[in-house]
Amino acid sequence: MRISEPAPAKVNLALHVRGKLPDGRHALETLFAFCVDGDKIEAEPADGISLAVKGPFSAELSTSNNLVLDAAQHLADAAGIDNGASLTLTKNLPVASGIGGGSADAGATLRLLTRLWNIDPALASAVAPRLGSDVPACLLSMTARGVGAGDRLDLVQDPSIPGSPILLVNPLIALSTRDVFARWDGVDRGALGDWRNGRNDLEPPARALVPEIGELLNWLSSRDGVTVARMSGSGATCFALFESEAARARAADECPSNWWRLASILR
Ligand SMILES: C[C@](O)(CO)[C@H](O)COP(=O)(O)OP(=O)(O)OC[C@H]1O[C@@H](n2ccc(N)nc2=O)[C@H](O)[C@@H]1O
Ligand SMILES: Nc1ncnc2c1ncn2[C@@H]1O[C@H](COP(=O)(O)OP(=O)(O)OP(=O)(O)O)[C@@H](O)[C@H]1O
Repeated sequence: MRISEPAPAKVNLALHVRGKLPDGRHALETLFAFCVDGDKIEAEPADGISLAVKGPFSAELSTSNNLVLDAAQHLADAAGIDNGASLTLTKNLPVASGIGGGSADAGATLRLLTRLWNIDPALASAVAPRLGSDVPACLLSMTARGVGAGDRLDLVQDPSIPGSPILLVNPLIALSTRDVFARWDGVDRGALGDWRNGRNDLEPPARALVPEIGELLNWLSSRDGVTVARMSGSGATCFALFESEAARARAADECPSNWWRLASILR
């Protein structure tokens, strides 16, 4: 029996950095949303836990040091079982790109193995924060407001979000989340109210490391029919939301060929 789970791309519709936490991470206020597209994880029962990676970005990932394997091992340990799984990751999202690829894969692995091993879903929720700050949000993969390190979540019902046409673009330059946070200037610019009027406070430090982000944002904001254009997470992926799928399709057609792009819809 082979079962499969989508690992939706994560978008931070707004991300405000409010200060430092006692553990050295940063205090955030962010609105997480998810695309209908992303990576995919499949699993079959097996004796040990193993991983194969395929797809357009598979060459950039190791099969031994992978968040999918960490998620599987942490879940088996939490459940106190020695069940195995033969896992396959289809890597469609660029690595280290601010759209939660590794976190989305870890969240999807937790959902998938909860089904395969028929264990209590509360175990996945308990394990998620240990795998990364974005993993609890990716485990839910539903629109949510995150505070603390981004791992304390409240679901958000905003009827304007699901179904929104979105275009993601990336200059294919990997950016380390740790390096971007380390360059944040320490200034709290205020709370997250209406996300449409919000910001991504990691954009200036990310731009200092990858100046192409400025080009992506200028290009996205000057497309017809754009309602919001912003960077996601720690970058370098930027996104634009559009009034219509037709406007989004026109922008996707015009996208420079040296950028990665994903034309999608918010869940
Ligand atoms: C930028 C975001 O993607 C926004 O959703 C997340 O905050 C990052 O989440 P993530 O990739 O799951 O990050 P983690 O794997 O937990 O942490 C990577 C590194 O980012 C920094 N980090 C992460 C989250 C946070 N609230 N403050 C931080 O300072 C820390 O240096 C940490 O060592
Ligand atoms: N399954 C995986 N997919 C992507 N990266 C992984 C995976 N497993 C481990 N990694 C490692 O995690 C690092 C961060 O990659 P990831 O794609 O999760 O970053 P990101 O999209 O910037 O995430 P975020 O938006 O949560 O900051 C990479 O450098 C990579 O080596």
